[in-house]
Amino acid sequence: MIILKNEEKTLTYSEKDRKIGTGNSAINVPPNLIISPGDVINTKSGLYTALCFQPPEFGNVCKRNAQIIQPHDAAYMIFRSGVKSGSMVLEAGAGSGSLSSFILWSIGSSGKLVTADNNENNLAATRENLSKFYDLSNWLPLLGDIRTENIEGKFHAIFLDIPDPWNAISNVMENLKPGGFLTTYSPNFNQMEKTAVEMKKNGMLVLENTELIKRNMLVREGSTRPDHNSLWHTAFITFAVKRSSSSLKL
Ligand SMILES: C[S@@+](CC[C@H](N)C(=O)[O-])C[C@H]1O[C@@H](n2cnc3c(N)ncnc32)[C@H](O)[C@@H]1O
Repeated sequence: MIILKNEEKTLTYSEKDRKIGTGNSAINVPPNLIISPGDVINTKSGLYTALCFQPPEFGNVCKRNAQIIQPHDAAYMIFRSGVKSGSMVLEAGAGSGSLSSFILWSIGSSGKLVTADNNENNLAATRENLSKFYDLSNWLPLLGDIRTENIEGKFHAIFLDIPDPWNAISNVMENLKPGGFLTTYSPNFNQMEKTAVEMKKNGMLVLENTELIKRNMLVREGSTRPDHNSLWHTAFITFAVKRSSSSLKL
C-alpha cells in the first residue's frame, strides 16, 4: 500500500487493486502507470506526493470506531517499553488498531502480537484496517474481557488502553515476564492515579507517569506561528516494570 499526501488530505493507493482511495470515490489507475514513493500524482482533487506506508499514517487512513492512540504517544510507548523486533506483546483494547499498527511494525515478522477486545465489531474493524498494511500471520485477535480472560503465554510488554486499566492489572500480571513493561494510556488524572496505585499494590516498579505534548507549527513566509488546531492533551501514560521473585543481596 502506498500513501498519497498533500497538505490537506491523505489517500491510499493499493498496488494490488490499482485503485486510489476506496469505495465509490476510488480512482482507477491505468495498467501502464507505475506509482513509486516520491512521485507526484496529479488528480482531479489536486496534487499528491506518493510515500511508503509508515505507522503514523495509519490513523489518517483507517476506519475509526474509537479514539486512537496518537503517533507521538505510540512511538514513545513502544521505545520506552523496549518493544523491538521479535518481542511478544499483549494489548487491550483494539479500538481501530492504531497502536496495533505501531506494534506490528516494531516487532517485525519474528514477534507476536495478541490484541484483546471485548467488542466484536472493534476487533473486526481492527483486522480490516491492519490487513491493508500487514500480513497478520503474527497477529492474534482475542475476543474477551482483559480484566477476567484467562490469557495464555508470557509477554515482554503489555499495553492497556481501556477505560479502567487498574481493574485488569492483577489478571495480566501473570502474563508479563519479569523485567517486562506494563504500559497504560488514560485520558484522565483519576484513571492514571488509580492505575499507578494498583501497579504498586501488585509489586511493580512504577517508572514514569507522563503526558506528551506535541505542538505543530504553521509555517508561512513572514507569519510562522503554532497551529491553533494542534491536539494538546491526548492521555497520560504510565510505565511500570514487573519485578521477579528474587531479592538479591550484595
Ligand atoms: C480507546 S479504544 C482503544 C484504541 C486503540 N488503542 C487504538 O490505538 O486504536 C478502547 C477499546 O477498548 C475496548 N475495551 C474496553 N474495555 C475492555 C475490556 N475490559 N477488555 C477488552 N477490551 C476492552 C473497547 O471495546 C475499545 O475497542
